[in-house]
Amino acid sequence: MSKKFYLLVNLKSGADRGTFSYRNTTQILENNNLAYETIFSKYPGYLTQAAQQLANDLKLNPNAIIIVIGGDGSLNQVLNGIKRSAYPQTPIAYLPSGTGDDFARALNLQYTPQELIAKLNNHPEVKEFDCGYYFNVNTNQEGYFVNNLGIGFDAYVVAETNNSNMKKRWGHFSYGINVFKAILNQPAFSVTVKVNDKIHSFNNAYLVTTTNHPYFGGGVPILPKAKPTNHLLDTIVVEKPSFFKFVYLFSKMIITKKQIKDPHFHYYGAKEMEVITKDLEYGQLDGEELGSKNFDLLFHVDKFNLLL
Ligand SMILES: Nc1ncnc2c1ncn2[C@@H]1O[C@H](COP(=O)(O)OP(=O)(O)OP(=O)(O)O)[C@@H](O)[C@H]1O
Repeated sequence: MSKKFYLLVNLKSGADRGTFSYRNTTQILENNNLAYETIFSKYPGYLTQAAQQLANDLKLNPNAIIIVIGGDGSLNQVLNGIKRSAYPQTPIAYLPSGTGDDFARALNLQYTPQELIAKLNNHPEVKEFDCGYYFNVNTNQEGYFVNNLGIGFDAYVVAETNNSNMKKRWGHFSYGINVFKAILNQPAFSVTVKVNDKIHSFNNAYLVTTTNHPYFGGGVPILPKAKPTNHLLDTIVVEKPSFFKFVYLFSKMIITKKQIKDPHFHYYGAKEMEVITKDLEYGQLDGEELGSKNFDLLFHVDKFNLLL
């Protein structure tokens, strides 16, 4: 039986990149007489419910191929929809078309739409990757992430970037511009990390991020040694240094792309952990704002199937 492609598309991703990728993809599918159906994201969050329904309808049909066209936020929504379905092992293919595209960067996904379609049509491979799961004890919210869940500095950058029109105008650089705003405005806060039966408390944290791979904020290598295949999550706590020291450490991290070994940086790798903040702080999940909350987060590493 011939294959059918199901495109889950966010035209709002990556300024015009989402639209460009979608047009390109449909052109290739049509030129090759391949059957397809498109589901457009109608509003923020739409792709979660759409992916859940689609996975339930497709029932792991091996001839049905789901492709996400969008950025990290769209991939996150589709992953969460698939995980909520009766078939959480449903594989998803991904055509990165966002602004930051941190997940694609971490996996070094470099194919063109043409190459992706040819591979998926001729010899698709299912590969298992890690993702993170969180449950906020304070709000009963839960979900999965492909990149990271961050509180503090990175969430401030995401909130500023998403709440301005900067992504449209400046694309990838909008994250960089807001880093400087965050350096000036993000206050320190208290955080406790419980991991491997040990409790680590900090009164002067600047960010606490639980990550599946090295990058956040459109390519900032917060933990170069993190891997989305090692069945571990990593939590990084950065204590607030002086302004000049922060600029120095941040620049060093970006230039050397090496793990920062400085007393202000603390790393914890494990299969599960708990992160608790006392005060209201901004959170970000795969580059999408979680709002300002008291977080008591139970994390564990989970997995999903990527079709390549
Ligand atoms: N129909 C829509 N109208 C307005 N916004 C939408 C619509 N559909 C999705 N969105 C929102 O678009 C935003 C951007 O999505 P996405 O993350 O895919 O791209 P990006 O932000 O450009 O890329 P990245 O996350 O990799 O930086 C998300 O917050 C998503 O909820």
